[in-house]
Amino acid sequence: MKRIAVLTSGGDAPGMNAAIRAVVRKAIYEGMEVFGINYGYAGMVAGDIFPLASRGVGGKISQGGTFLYSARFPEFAELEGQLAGIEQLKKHGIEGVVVIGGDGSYHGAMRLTEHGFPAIGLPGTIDNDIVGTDYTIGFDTAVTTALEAIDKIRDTSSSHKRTFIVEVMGRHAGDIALWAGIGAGADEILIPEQDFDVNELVASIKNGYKNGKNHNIIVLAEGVMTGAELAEKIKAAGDDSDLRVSTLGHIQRGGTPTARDRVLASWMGARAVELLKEGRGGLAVGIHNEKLVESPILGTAEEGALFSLDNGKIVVNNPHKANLDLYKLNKEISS
Ligand SMILES: Nc1ncnc2c1ncn2[C@@H]1O[C@H](COP(=O)(O)OP(=O)(O)O)[C@@H](O)[C@H]1O
Ligand SMILES: O=P(O)(O)OC[C@H]1O[C@](O)(COP(=O)(O)O)[C@@H](O)[C@@H]1O
Ligand SMILES: [Mg+2]
Repeated sequence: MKRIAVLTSGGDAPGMNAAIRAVVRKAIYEGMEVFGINYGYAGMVAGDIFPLASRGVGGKISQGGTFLYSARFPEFAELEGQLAGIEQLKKHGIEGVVVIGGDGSYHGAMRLTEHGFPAIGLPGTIDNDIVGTDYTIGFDTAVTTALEAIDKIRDTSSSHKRTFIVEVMGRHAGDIALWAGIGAGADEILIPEQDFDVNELVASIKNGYKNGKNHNIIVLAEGVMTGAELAEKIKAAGDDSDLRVSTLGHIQRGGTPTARDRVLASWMGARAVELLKEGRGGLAVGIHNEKLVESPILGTAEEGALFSLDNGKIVVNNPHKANLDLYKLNKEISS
């Protein structure tokens, strides 16, 4: 391929800029032309497409967010939107596209693949909820941000002998809660992948204080329920501690990416270009056991493909699972 494009889509994630930079620089290094697409699939359909040069990505590696902007654009789930996007790409002479985004964006990349347009998916989301990779770009930074916030909450929590519910992001996945919770020494971690009993939770809070704890930090993944809902349930189940709720929210999405996210993004960005240069599309790049891997975006589970189609409906072959060993670990070391 001689001319490729890159876009970022869905929720932004720290490290997306590093990935774009790597795509641009590697493409130029390989003698290819590279175009940026603003606002994800929305910009693809609108033809918001422009050439990128090496100097255009200078200084971007350390910046959070995405300088190509992002968007949630439900119209791309419709055939009409997908075909309009492909038409724009072809109009600009683009032969392959790098899609940096989360699980939703991967659905879009799957549709491009289905229509025969070469796309490479790079996992860009703080949620770590993508199939085909152990870690996503942005996860490490979000975990670090959440962990630092919980450390601060612990200071004030201990001073007042309070119970805190700290609600973290992750949509339907508990990965941020697990990593930030264990890293910050949380007393309890609640994740959507694991049921919990509110009476046991209240008993454990009471036990903690009885055993000399001067705070109780419950890290709650947003996919379970909101912090306010959990607070109500805990109170109704007999908790009599001084309870506060803190929802960390979008601070988890911003900020300068960690070294890990920058390196992961750079490595994956360059690999995406190598694949397109070889004329290979329809693949998602991931990291598994510290090595880069590629999975077909569309195909059967046996082929290791991320998605298959059932009467035109997208089926996720092996949905992401949070690491439940970490859940067990926290139970063992938090009392
Ligand atoms: N089923 C789908 N088919 C095609 N495109 C989709 C589909 N689901 C999501 N997308 C596209 O991907 C974008 C980002 O998805 P979203 O779930 O919001 O974020 P993320 O990619 O970060 O998970 C959507 O706004 C839409 O443009
Ligand atoms: O920014 P919004 O649109 O309020 O969405 C919030 C959601 O986006 C996230 O921050 C990131 O999710 P995506 O990467 O799938 O977009 C989730 O953790 C959260 O549930
Ligand atoms: Mg998502």
